[in-house]
Amino acid sequence: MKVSPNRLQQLGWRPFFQQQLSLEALEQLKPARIVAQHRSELLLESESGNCKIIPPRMNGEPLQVTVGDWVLLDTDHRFHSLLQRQSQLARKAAGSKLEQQLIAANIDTLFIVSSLNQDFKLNRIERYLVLAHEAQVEPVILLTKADLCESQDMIDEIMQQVQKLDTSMSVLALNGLDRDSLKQLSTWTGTGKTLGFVGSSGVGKSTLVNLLLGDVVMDTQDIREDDSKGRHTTTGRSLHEIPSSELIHGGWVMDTPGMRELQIAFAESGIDATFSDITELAEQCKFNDCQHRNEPGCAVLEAIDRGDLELRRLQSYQKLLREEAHNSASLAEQREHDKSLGKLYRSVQSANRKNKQF
Ligand SMILES: Nc1nc2c(ncn2[C@@H]2O[C@H](COP(=O)(O)OP(=O)(O)OP(=O)(O)O)[C@@H](O)[C@H]2O)c(=O)[nH]1
Ligand SMILES: [Zn+2]
Repeated sequence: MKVSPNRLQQLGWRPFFQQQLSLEALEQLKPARIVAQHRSELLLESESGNCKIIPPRMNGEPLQVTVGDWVLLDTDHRFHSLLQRQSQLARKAAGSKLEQQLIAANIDTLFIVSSLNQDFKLNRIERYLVLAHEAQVEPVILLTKADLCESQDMIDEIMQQVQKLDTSMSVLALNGLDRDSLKQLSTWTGTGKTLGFVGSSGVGKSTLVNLLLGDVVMDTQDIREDDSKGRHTTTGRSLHEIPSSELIHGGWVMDTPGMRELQIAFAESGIDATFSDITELAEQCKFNDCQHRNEPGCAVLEAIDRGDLELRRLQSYQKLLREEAHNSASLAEQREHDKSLGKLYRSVQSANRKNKQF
């Protein structure tokens, strides 16, 4: 007899989370998943339905939580604790802000979307691969707008180029406007599975999300809240449940607005994992600290000369390393700076007072 999954399993509950709880805790506390995040409240789903809580604080500081997180609630539906994440996506906050921003937690698959007909760039896919590897999430490449391509040869050629970035990853070409494409995505859906989408503007992310969600209107789960000027704004990210159909059996889609462009920080291991071909070659370089620019005995440059490695790939690796180092250093500095800011203010105030005395 087939046992139908319970609501917790449908929400993505699994042994990884269960084993963080003692039997006693399991009796007294209730697990709930954050399905939407807003400035002033979090929307949670649990076995017994949904509820709202105010963003939790720990030791007087706001606790960093994000959509997809699992939390424990006490019997009065109050926040008790945050469970350890199986995966977490983070980036440097957009613009010039020096902050690391949590984007989503506990995603199983990150669909990296790129369109076959416009502005196709391997470098951009590599950037998203770094994000996925750093987050410990399986990346899957979706090449959209296959229907607009001139020929199957052209599709095959691009698919091969992408596959060369990592022979073990899945690369699909599809038409987001065709319902049959759901069949291709069904490998990554199913009870409790959580999917995220990233990619540039216009590549077809929303089209695929809508395809998965069927007739469910994206807006329905969004909570509207007043911003400081009294306007209604839809804010934050949210998880949407995929309705089961003959092609798809449940799962969740993370709606991540603002995930079109990203800057990376604190992603060294993600870069290493994405460019493992280069880091493996680098072990053979004559110098331990070889920068692979013009050093003698550089195994990476030799591989390029032999035609085993593309120069484009080395340049993409070096660019991401530079960006990572720059952003991480700035963020680390900012943290130090924040700490000493109080001190600075006090010394400026005291200097001002002294100046006034003259
Ligand atoms: N022919 C064709 N058109 C597509 C396909 N996927 C998306 N489109 C169209 O491309 C346009 C952009 O698609 P969206 O889904 O809005 O792209 P997006 O990635 O969500 O864009 P942003 O919201 O700006 O990030 C829309 O007009 C879609 O109808 C596809 O596979 N084939
Ligand atoms: Zn080298």
